[in-house]
Amino acid sequence: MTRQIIVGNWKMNGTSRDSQALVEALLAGLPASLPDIVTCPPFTQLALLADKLKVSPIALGAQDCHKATSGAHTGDISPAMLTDLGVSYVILGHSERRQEHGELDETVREKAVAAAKAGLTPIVCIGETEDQRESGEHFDTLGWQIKGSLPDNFSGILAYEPIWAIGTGRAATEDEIAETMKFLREELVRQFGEAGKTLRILYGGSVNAKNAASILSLTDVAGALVGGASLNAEAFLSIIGAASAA
Ligand SMILES: O=C[C@H](O)COP(=O)(O)O
Repeated sequence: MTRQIIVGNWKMNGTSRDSQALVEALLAGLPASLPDIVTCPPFTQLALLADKLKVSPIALGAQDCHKATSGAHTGDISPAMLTDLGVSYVILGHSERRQEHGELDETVREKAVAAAKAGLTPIVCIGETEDQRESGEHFDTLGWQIKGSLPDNFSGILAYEPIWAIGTGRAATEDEIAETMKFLREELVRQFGEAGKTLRILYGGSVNAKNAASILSLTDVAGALVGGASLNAEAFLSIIGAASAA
């Protein structure tokens, strides 16, 4: 069985003091048997945490990157800048970036290509709105997002995050997740052939200490992308514990 992967997305949270305290509490509480663990702080905390996590089982991820290696892109960060700091993963196409920064599937795909070229593992997010689910358009939406956002020869990680479940405390039900995972696997196989059978798919959206074990035990769920609960050491450690047991 492949090891699960638990990714903590801190989003726009964390001063130096908060970040150090959180990481120290995580390192002190890690169980003996571990899943893959990735923590994605804001850009401003990456250098500090790169140093603290250098010899630890927690890998470092970023929350976005630009598609170019360098150049006139005010406010942006390139994949090369991330690898230079020791970052190994990057979240791309999160719904908050799609909504707040107008990122399109094509942008996400270009970023995924650039990230992989630089040696980063892209974690590409897709997910439907509540309206799309209620009107039965969710599978069409997800299918288009897969086609548009994942580059040829994609070997990163896909994260399924129903937008209506993010930060709401209302995770998708086990049936909804199971049915969607089945659909996503079929789409990945359709798009990537044999390679699509082993691409890892994460679930994200209100994963917490209570629901993690049941979500992580579902077929094709290779781990979780955790937002709010990753800011609380106790909760994130419980999710890590659930992944070790899954
Ligand atoms: O990247 C993480 C997801 O947006 C999930 O966030 P959440 O766990 O706070 O719902």
